[in-house]
Amino acid sequence: MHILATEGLTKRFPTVTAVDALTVTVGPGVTGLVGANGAGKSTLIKMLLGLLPPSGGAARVLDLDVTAQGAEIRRLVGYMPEHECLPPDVSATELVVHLAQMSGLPRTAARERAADVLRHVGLAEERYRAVGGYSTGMKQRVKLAQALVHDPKLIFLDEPTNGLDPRGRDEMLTLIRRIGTEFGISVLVTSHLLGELERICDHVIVIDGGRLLRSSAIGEYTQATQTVTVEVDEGLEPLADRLTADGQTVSQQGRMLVVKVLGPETFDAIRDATVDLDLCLIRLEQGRHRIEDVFREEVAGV
Ligand SMILES: Nc1ncnc2c1ncn2[C@@H]1O[C@H](COP(=O)(O)OP(=O)(O)OP(=O)(O)O)[C@@H](O)[C@H]1O
Repeated sequence: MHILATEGLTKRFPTVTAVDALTVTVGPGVTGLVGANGAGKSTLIKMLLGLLPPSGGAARVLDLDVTAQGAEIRRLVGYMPEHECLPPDVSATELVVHLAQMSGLPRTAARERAADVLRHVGLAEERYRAVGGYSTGMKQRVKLAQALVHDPKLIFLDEPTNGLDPRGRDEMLTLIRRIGTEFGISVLVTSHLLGELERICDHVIVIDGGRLLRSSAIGEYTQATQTVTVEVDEGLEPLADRLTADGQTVSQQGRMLVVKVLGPETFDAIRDATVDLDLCLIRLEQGRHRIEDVFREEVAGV
């Protein structure tokens, strides 16, 4: 089942093609949309919400057409915009209640629902204070709360960790993962910080210059490139030679060997080689390539 699907989706501005013939599908769960600044992430989201008309191609969100059924899509989808857009002189409670009512909830239900979502995003007593005095982290939480208040089936989060310190970023990422798992709401989250998405996404789409570079389950980014780092007190070169002769893929990094994991036999080969060569094993550590590495390889055309 697809949550959304695009087919040759294109957005041309006078001087730049922001989204360029993008064909991609997104399933349920937490999906990351990764790309450098200017890659076309925000433009794509605005088209998916029916806020910006495509120059070409087509897209469906929750099986609704973005060109003809934008209002219906926005009823079912929550949106956390990238830029600061909160009125400074109202409280988080007033704002979120107001937006809940705009989404069609009666006043009492809107108040209850707003209190629930503000609690879920971690805003306690401060929710009665004016938003203008909030920290960036608190503002991001208000933006997230308003995206959730009308009980959407899917939310688009545009750079939700922007401007947050490491702790704030960590908390926001944990919250997003919870929304995807405990609340069962599908999430499309954008970031230019690739490492962040590794932690919370089931699937990652990478775009560059408006074009699709890659769309894969998170496991496919990492499992295919698993490595193991081996450190011995001495005898690194004989060990490398022996492992290479055994058919392993080995590279030397400083005082360590990085061996590509081909399967369980790689670990057997390392064990047998260290025993046979009478080496003292100091470290054997399984490592994964991070999404960053894969992205770099894709961009470099490797
Ligand atoms: N309304 C617009 N008019 C003209 N050009 C635009 C407009 N909106 C976006 N662009 C251009 O389209 C390209 C993609 O912008 P977009 O905001 O979608 O990228 P992004 O991946 O979201 O990056 P960022 O994280 O910096 O917002 C950029 O070159 C941008 O300057």
